[in-house]
Amino acid sequence: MAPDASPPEIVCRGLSKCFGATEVVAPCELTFAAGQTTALVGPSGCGKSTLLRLVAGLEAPSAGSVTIGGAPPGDTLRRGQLSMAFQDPSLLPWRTVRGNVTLALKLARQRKDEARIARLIDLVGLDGFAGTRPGALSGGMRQRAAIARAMVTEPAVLLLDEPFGAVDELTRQQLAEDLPPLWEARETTTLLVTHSVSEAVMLSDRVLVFSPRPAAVVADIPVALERPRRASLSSSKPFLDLTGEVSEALARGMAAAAPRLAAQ
Ligand SMILES: Nc1ncnc2c1ncn2[C@@H]1O[C@H](COP(=O)(O)OP(=O)(O)OP(=O)(O)O)[C@@H](O)[C@H]1O
Repeated sequence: MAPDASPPEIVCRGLSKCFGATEVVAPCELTFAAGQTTALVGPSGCGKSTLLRLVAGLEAPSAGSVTIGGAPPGDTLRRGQLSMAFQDPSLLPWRTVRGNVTLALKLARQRKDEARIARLIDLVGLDGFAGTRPGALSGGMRQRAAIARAMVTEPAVLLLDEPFGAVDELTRQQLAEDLPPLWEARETTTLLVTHSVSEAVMLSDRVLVFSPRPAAVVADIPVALERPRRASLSSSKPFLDLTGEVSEALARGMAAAAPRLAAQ
C-alpha cells in the first residue's frame, strides 16, 4: 500500500441492485473492516459478483451507497489503490506477463519496481513465463498473472472474484499459503468471492454466506484461526468446525429460499 494511504473501511448502506425487474442484491448494511479479508460465499447466480462490482464502482447501486474510506469507490480506483482479479482475466494479449504486470504499476502512477514485479511473478508460480504472452498460457496461468497484476500495486483494497477458479488444486493450496501474508503485511482490505467453502475459511478473517438471489446475508461467521495458515490446518478440528458451520448456513439459506424459488 502506498505510504500515504491508511487501510480503508468499506461501508455499504441500504445498498441494493436490480437489473430491470430482477432484484439481484437485496438491501443490505455491510461494513468491511479496514485490513480484514472477507470471503463471500453463496449459491451460483445469487449476486456475489454484482456486490463486488458495486464495491468496485463498476455498477451503480439501485439504492443506497458504497463508500471506501468515506468516499465513493471511484476515488480509490482513480488513485490506483483498488485492484481486482476476476474469474475471466482481461490481460492485454499483445503484452507479456511481465508487460501486463508492469502496466498495472504505470496505470497506478507508481514507479516501475523490477524487483517487486519479478517477486510477484515468481510468487504466483510464473517465473519461467514472465516473457510469455497470455495466448500461450493456460487458463489457470492467466488467472495467476491477473493476481500478480492486481497485487503488484500493493493496493489498499483488493477484490478477488473466484481468482483460482481455473487453477489446479496443488497450486491453489500454495497460493492460499503465499498470498494472504502479502495482503496482511500491507493491511489490504480484501473481499474474495469463492465457491470453495474450505478456501473461504482458509483465506479469510470472516465469511459472509449469502442466500440464493437476491443475495442477502444468511450468516456472518468470524474466522479466528491463527496465521500464518498452512494447508495442514484443513484437517484440524477448528477448521472443520468452521467449514461445517459455513456449509450449514449455505444449506439453511437454500432451504429458506426453496418455497420462493418454487413459486417463481
Ligand atoms: N449486467 C447485467 N444485466 C442483467 N443481469 C445481470 C447482469 N449482471 C448480472 N446479472 C444477473 O444477476 C444475477 C447475479 O449474477 P452474479 O454474477 O452477481 O452472481 P454470482 O453469485 O456471482 O454467480 P456465480 O457464483 O455463478 O459467479 C444473475 O442472475 C445474472 O444473470
